[in-house]
Amino acid sequence: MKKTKRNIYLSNIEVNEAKKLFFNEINKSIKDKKEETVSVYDSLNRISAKPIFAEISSPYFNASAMDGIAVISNKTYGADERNPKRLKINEEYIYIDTGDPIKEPFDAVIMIEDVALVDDETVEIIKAASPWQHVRPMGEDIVAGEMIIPAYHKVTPVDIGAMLCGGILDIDVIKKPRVGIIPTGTEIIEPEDNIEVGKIIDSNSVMFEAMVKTYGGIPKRYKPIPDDYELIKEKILQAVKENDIVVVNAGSSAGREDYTSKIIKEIGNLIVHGVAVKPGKPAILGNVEGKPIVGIPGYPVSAYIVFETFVKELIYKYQGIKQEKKQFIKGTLSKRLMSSLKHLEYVRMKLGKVSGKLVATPLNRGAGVTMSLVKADGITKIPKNVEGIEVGETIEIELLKDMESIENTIVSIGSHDLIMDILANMIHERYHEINLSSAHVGSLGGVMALKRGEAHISPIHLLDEKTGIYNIEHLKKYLKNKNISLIKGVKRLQGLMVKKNNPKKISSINDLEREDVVFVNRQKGSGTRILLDFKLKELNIDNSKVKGYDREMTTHMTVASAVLSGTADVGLGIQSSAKAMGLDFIPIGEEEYDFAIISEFLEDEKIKRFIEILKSKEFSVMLESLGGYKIEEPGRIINI
Ligand SMILES: Nc1nc2c(c(=O)[nH]1)N[C@H]1C(S)=C(S)[C@@H](COP(=O)(O)OP(=O)(O)OC[C@H]3O[C@@H](n4cnc5c(N)ncnc54)[C@H](O)[C@@H]3O)O[C@H]1N2
Ligand code: MOO
Repeated sequence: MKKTKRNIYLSNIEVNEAKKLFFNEINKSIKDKKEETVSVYDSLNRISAKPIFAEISSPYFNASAMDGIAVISNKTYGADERNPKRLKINEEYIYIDTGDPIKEPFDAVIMIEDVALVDDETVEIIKAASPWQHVRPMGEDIVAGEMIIPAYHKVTPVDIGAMLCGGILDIDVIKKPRVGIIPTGTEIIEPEDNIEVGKIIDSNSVMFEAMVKTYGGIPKRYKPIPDDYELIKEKILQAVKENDIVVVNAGSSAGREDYTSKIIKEIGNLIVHGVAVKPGKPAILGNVEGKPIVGIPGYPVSAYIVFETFVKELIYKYQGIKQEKKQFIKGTLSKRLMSSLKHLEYVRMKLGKVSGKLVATPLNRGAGVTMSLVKADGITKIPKNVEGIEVGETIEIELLKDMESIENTIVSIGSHDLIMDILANMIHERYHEINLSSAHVGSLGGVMALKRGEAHISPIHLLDEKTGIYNIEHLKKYLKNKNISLIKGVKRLQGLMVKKNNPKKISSINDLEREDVVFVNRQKGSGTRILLDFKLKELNIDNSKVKGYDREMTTHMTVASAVLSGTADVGLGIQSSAKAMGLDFIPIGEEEYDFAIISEFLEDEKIKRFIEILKSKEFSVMLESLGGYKIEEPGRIINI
């Protein structure tokens, strides 16, 4: 068998050290000033290469500042209320409008409101005009030769106006850096191609294109290149010729076909391969023919972070501009975070303000979970050599959204249901300023979050085994000392989700014991898990007999996905999730999915809107179309 050589040992250089090595080597190629001339019309957001000096003055002539009459000031002297003065048209005054030139012998303007008409040719004034009153002198705004903007200045809309007034039509600007983007991987397809198992949609390079544009560069995205050493090498050489900066996506790690670093070593200088940052470890920094080249890991979150860390700075440096200052805020961590000692780790965070406290909940940390970036309000960095951060500790967070939208967010922590996304959309559609953010930690996890004062509401479905009553008993038990209410939500059908046409002929919970049946579970503390354990106990089934009992998912949809993809035969979940994934559904029972709330939040305007949505016709119509739900009195409040 042919032996394939892999790059097993990557370095683990800290980000700042990696930047130093990289920028030291490529600084010269970035600093060589590259300029071009553009029309002022097209200069918005461009960076001026030189200072711009006005060629003409503005106003270009002495101009009237008011509508009225132009007069010769010394002919008006002596006028007052007791001795009004009469002036003769064309000799002592002319009519003039704002912006009109003042011509000799006139040297002042009297506003029309202060002029009394005597006849067609005569006016009377009761106040003398001082020389140049109500006249905008030539050059009042801009004097010819004056600097309008300095070099290395980002052109704004008002700069454009001022340049045009100063007689400037063209401007020398820093050339936008051209950034070549090469996606690699035999499995990579264009977003519009047909998807099939094993194929990966090239989302990264389109994301890079948008990032390049945002930061002021010109992207050039090449078609995906298969994992072939020579083809990738050829494309990199072409891209180096056609661009100022080159990024190569994927093929950065230790796979058999991860060629990028080897190619850079062959045709240029490999400066760094492996950075102590997570996600993003296998990042590659190099230089080919004097042009910077960055190898970006394939996982989308890693890709985003490596691009933000290295390529953004390159694009900015190339244009001679500084990165904008990041905004940081302190928050309370709501979920324990463990981290590796080897890397600086970027954790995406959901933020919300509950009773004046900024609560930070970590989102999914997988490098492939793009949605963690979509949902993130901020990012916290766990430094290298820190093992973890405990619940309740204060952490520093880089803000990605504005504080106002975070303050207008209803923080929901608890059980998962599809209706949470629907409610989030409905409330935001109706009240654009309000957001609803949901963290899915299971019903009990939600109750604990309420107890710690970290959530406004907590969706729960907790069955009391003794009374058969949902939710109320658990709240009485766990939140004894709090003033708590329950907002009624929906009744929903729980059942077994199985593949279409039920190939394993599963019909009840009893089948979970079967040798040939693999189950997928929900996490401890989730209402669905409590329901399962209750049913197993009722039927005297030992959970060690259920294959897959220890494999835990945190949402109904991820359970449904596991069944659809075939890693499990069956999972317990709600009918709407089974329907959304095209699975068959065997009902087990109906449960009550309600919202626990600290009673004082019922006065909060956001919560009032939330209840209004629960009671709305729109919401009940939506439930109807989802299937598997019933409502009786949504939005009814029960004091506990
Ligand atoms: N044995 C080891 N395996 C891996 C290591 C390691 O150190 N040892 N590192 C892991 C880490 S960390 C990362 S990050 C990835 C980096 O992978 P590559 O850069 O080599 O990329 P691929 O393996 O080709 O792809 C990985 C993954 O990325 C997604 N992808 C790729 N291209 C695109 C694209 N254009 N658009 C969207 N998504 C893309 C896709 O999910 C691929 O499966 O390696 C680990 N492995
Ligand atoms: O470094 Mo990888 O990017 O952790 O996922």
